[in-house]
Amino acid sequence: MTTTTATKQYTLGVLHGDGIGPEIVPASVLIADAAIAAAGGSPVDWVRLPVGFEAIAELGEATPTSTLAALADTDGWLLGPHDSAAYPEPFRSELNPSGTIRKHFDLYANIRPAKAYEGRNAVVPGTDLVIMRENTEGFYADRSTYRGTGEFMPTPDIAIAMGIITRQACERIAREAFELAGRRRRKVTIVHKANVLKMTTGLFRDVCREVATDYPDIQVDDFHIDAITVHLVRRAHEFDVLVTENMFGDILSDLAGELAGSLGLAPSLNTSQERAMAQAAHGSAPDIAGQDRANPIAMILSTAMLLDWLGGRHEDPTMNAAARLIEQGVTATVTAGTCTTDMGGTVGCREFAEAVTSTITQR
Ligand SMILES: NC(=O)C1=CN([C@@H]2O[C@H](COP(=O)(O)OP(=O)(O)OC[C@H]3O[C@@H](n4cnc5c(N)ncnc54)[C@H](O)[C@@H]3O)[C@@H](O)[C@H]2O)C=CC1
Ligand SMILES: CC(C)CC(=O)C(=O)O
Repeated sequence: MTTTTATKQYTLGVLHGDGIGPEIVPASVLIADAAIAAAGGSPVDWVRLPVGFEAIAELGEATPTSTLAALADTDGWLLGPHDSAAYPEPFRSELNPSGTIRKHFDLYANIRPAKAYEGRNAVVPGTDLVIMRENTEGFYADRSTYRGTGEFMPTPDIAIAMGIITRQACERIAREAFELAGRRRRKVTIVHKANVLKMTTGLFRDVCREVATDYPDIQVDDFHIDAITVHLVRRAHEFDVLVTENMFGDILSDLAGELAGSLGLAPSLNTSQERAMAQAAHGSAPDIAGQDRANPIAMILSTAMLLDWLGGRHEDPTMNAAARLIEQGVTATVTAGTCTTDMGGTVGCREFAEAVTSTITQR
């Protein structure tokens, strides 16, 4: 008698975004389909939802209320980058799609790995680290739960930005960092600027240090944000997990991606305990949009992070296996010498994605 085990049927949102988004997001969906099939999972029910320029044209909102409502009914989603700096007013002055979605779903942890591929363009070969970025407050206070305390101009000649750091937000991001380090090389580096921003980033450092006492087997150190840039450029390969507030994490993760070989290979996952959103760490790259020159690795690996997260949340090893297949497919493709021009290769986005897909399907 043949028995078949039904695997969970997932519904995942697909938001292309702007610029290179419509190139890298569909490529990631195709690769995810191939990997899930190869791992024996049920086909995903993908739900296309508008955001960015597309949504402004169709619905008059950069992040439509209908998109937010539909996302709430999914198991997770892929968000492409948005070119919000180029939106017409009033959309440019509003909170951008990433900020709106992160805030709406309280996606407080932005997990941003940077991993170099052997022999491929890395500024610091051997880099294999993760920036754990607090995603809801700090100096991007427009996203915090404390509404109306972001930036403001009391007169046309004075602009003021407020930073907010709360014990609760520091504690939950610190725990994410220490838990992750426990599954990696057991080292956490706290990044702050407590010599100048004494109360805000001082609180961040101190709460992370307090949380560290619950993880005695994990090595901890801390650096000022300016100093850590120097250490990363010289010796990124020595770091494991770096935990920091929102804006420092945003900046440091671009640096770390480029040190690993290219900003185009830097993935990220935005999570809470209940939800997860795959999103490349980079922006919409308007300078190369529509030219088939984008490196899709960041979006592909972000998608793998989402599948891995789903596997953990639903105790579904097929999704973890699919995530591993995607990672292996990307590594095999890159180490075989196939990569986009930002990594010193010659292929376009489409050809790279096809190469990864055939590596997965032909194994
Ligand atoms: N999460 C998001 O959606 C983000 C959106 N943005 C938005 O993106 C737009 C452009 O911002 P920029 O400051 O120029 O940053 P960017 O990250 O879009 O581009 C910086 C540089 O990296 C290159 N690059 C980025 N991703 C690449 C990829 N996958 N493959 C190859 N090269 C890649 C670009 O060509 C450019 O030279 C702005 O409207 C900005 O607000 C910026 C950062 C994050
Ligand atoms: C969404 C961007 C405009 C800002 C950014 O880089 C980010 O918050 O990830």
